[in-house]
Amino acid sequence: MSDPGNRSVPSVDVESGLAPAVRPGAPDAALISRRSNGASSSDTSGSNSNGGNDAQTPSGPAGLRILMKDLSYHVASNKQRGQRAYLLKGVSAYLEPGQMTALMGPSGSGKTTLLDLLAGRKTVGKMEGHLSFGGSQPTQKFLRRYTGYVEQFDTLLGDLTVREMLLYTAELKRPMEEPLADKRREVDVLLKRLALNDCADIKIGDPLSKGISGGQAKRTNIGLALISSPRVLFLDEPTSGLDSHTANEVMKVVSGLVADGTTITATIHSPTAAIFALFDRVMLLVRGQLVYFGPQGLPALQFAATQWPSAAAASQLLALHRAAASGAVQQSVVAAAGGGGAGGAISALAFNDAEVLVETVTEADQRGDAETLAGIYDKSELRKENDRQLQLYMTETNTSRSSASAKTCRPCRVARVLLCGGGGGGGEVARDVEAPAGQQQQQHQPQRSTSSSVSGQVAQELATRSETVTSWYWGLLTLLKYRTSRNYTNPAWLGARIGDKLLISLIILTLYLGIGDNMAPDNLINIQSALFMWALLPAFGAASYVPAIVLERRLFVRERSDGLYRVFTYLAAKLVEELILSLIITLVFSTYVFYGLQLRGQWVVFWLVYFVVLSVGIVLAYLVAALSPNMDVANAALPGFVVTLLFFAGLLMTVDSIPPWWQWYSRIDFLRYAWGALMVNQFEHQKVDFVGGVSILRYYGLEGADKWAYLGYLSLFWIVFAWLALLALTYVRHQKR
Ligand SMILES: Nc1ncnc2c1ncn2[C@@H]1O[C@H](COP(=O)(O)OP(=O)(O)OP(=O)(O)O)[C@@H](O)[C@H]1O
Repeated sequence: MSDPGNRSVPSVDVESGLAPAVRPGAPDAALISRRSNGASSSDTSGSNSNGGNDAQTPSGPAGLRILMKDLSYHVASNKQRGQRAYLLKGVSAYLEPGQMTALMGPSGSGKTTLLDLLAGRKTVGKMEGHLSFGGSQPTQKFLRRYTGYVEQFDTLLGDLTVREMLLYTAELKRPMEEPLADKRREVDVLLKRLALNDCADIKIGDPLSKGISGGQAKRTNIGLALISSPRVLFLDEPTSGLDSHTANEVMKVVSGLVADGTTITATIHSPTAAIFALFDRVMLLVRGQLVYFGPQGLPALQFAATQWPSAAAASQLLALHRAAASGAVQQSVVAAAGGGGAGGAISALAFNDAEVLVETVTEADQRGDAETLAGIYDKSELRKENDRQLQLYMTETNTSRSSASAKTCRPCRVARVLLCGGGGGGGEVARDVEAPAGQQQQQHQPQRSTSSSVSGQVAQELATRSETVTSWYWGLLTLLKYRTSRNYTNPAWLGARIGDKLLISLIILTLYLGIGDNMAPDNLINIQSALFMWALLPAFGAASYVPAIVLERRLFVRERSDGLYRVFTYLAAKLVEELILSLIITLVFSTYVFYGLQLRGQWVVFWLVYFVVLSVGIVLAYLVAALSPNMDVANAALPGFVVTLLFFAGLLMTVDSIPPWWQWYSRIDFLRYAWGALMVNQFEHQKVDFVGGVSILRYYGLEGADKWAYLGYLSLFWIVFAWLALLALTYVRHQKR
């Protein structure tokens, strides 16, 4: 693998928007900053008060600075035909390495849209404007390999334990060269960091057989995104569905990653005060437009109170914050906050920050003032400041591209990033409630750095030509190791594949016992019927392979988007898993049926036809499943298609009698070749009359047919359906986002 997958020893290039992997002292600085920012100390001093930093910090890579300028995104409107719907309009902002940015706003304001756009997960629509990661336009391959995305809904493998789930992802997402022992160690570090040790060896489970709790599942999901030490982490509603305690714990763990320099962005609805205080910056969206981008906490409230119309709540809260910060917490303030003492009051006041901001813009939006708010922000000093900073970063990027980067010693670079506020909010004095207004103003000057050169390693990553870290065969082996091994010991999984075939083979055995060597004309019809059922039933049995694709579609889409494997690898693993099992069961069933019925011809042909038809049925099921939007459609489509094949297989109507306009369908009916091969195998050396002195093979148009050629044709169907299934899995998207 020429692509550098191994980033356990991170490069350091702070000026380019790359934060150092480990910044000495950063956690403390971040913690102090957070405490001074309105959150009660108890918020950050629990058992995991430093976000899990007491656990060994896995060596992580530097983060990347993300720049957005006039970013717009539109899709075909679902309200007005032929019109465009702009879901994002002219968003300009920057996301810093080593910082957490909250994407907030009313429901439907475009938070997830923006997150998906940044993460390259949009499958429809068109983006306009500038978007760069570390100075380069990110490719989807880069985003899949080097960024982490925590989806709002959990997509985990219920049969694996939490530890196995993380190790499975580590094997697919970390370099192949890394020894398994090292991967296990990384998993152990993550388990500790995410406070998952207690449930590490518990099966994840599913809605029907409950395993781990919702909070543990959420943390496991976050662990999956972190296992590859991504430079950038996106989280979509990471606290949804969690109680406030668990939500706080989860977000503390996430915030601990800023110490690694990771660039973190999360959409978040109504964070608790403790969670809101963990963020460095806020992007507030209303109807796809930015109405505030800046530090969270006091500056945000100040902006709302002084700039927005009807923002009385923000003004009141601001006044209360100031009173609390100055120590002059009066009785009335405490009462207003509903707390029992000064500490309780401050905590309660802080609790309202995020809510007040979102409530205020939601009300404004409902009044039809979204444009007004966007206009206010556009004309504000804050916007100008943000634009100046953005411009500076963009210019630096361009300059560094055209000139050799100035080398800076590591301590200087580390110092600079801390001063620039590029890490953990250490330098974000504007958030400090006690900082004098003048000082705040000074601190808001554009942050200057001297070079934006992108380290060679990052440049290589940005230019990666592979969407996965590991090769296809490694992916295949890993899928077999973790997923197939579980399926093979899962009675429900095995039952769905073996049960119907066992039942039908036993019925055929007992119903047609010993009829195979009786060539009396009136018995021939029984033999041909038994052979027809033998050829047909594995095709009908293909229905049991549909859920494997349809029901795990969300998992497949997520794992593919995460760059765990290619579509080919996924399909190959599924086929190997099914074909090995099919090989075993067809060998057993065809043996007792062939000899039990005392059939003529070669057993190997009898078995091969059964095995190949079953294999064709499996890839056909995959094709139908990949094309169908859901189980209902797939369940109707597959048997419907197989029934059409019955008419043209040659038994219900002889091939010669099929009208010319249906002959083409008869030629592409794989059952015709399956049954034909069985008939030839049985009767090719039997000179028996069937109807009016005509041999049975001649009657059915099979005289002179070559059973091996028929088997060859049958195999061609397997190749064609497998190829079509691969294309359908790759290109047919049922999840539009
Ligand atoms: N094709 C379309 N035509 C018109 N509007 C659309 C279309 N697709 C999405 N939208 C709208 O775009 C908006 C953005 O949705 P998005 O999921 O990004 O919002 P959100 O802020 O994340 O909301 P929530 O907090 O509820 O998840 C929504 O109001 C949605 O109705």
